[in-house]
Amino acid sequence: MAGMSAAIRTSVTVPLRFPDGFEAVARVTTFTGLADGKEHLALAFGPAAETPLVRLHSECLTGDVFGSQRCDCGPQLREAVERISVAGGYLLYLRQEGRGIGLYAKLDAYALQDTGLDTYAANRALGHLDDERDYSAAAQMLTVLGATSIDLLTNNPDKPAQIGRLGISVREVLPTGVYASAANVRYLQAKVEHTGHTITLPLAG
Ligand SMILES: Nc1nc2c(ncn2[C@@H]2O[C@H](COP(=O)(O)OP(=O)(O)OP(=O)(O)O)[C@@H](O)[C@H]2O)c(=O)[nH]1
Ligand SMILES: [Zn+2]
Repeated sequence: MAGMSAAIRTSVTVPLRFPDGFEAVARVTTFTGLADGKEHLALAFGPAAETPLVRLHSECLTGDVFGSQRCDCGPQLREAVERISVAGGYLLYLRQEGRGIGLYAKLDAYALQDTGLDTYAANRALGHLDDERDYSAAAQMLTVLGATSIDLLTNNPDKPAQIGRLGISVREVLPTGVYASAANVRYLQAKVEHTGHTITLPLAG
């Protein structure tokens, strides 16, 4: 990938405890020179691994912090930390709130979804693309960390496709769990129909 070269700014250890009591130790790394100038984080967990397990986690304030049931981000984050702690690897916490459209726009999109639009139609009604995420900074971070051959934890085929084009070799794509509920099943169903997410849902209502 052409462009600025990134470097590590700081690495610091942060012990974590989740609401269910699960504990893990994160080595949190910050960077200089990231392509989009955002404050993305890399959290390393577990043993050193030749092919690290990586999760590209897109920020979701409502799901990650408040436990929103409109999406599956909170449980996916929790799952990723546990699996990476076992396998060894990195969780990249990417500041791509709302698939890159930002928090306020995501909440606008939620309001539109409450009038019947699906998650992608709501983005378009607001003048956005379906998904505005760009993984250039993620590729820079992985390169700086020496993680240029990875296993990737995702159900979204766009993530391995994009990160692969950015020079990171994806050995294996591992699916995450499916956290369907009455509140998010339409959202998850739209992902399956629209972007080919590799998840199997219980009958969508
Ligand atoms: N615009 C928009 N963003 C949403 C909506 N629901 C969740 N998000 C955002 O979508 C992102 C979460 O997507 P991911 O967890 O990476 O999910 P994914 O792209 O399906 O990929 P995997 O989870 O890796 O399979 C976060 O940035 C959320 O804020 C929505 O209805 N509209
Ligand atoms: Zn979410």
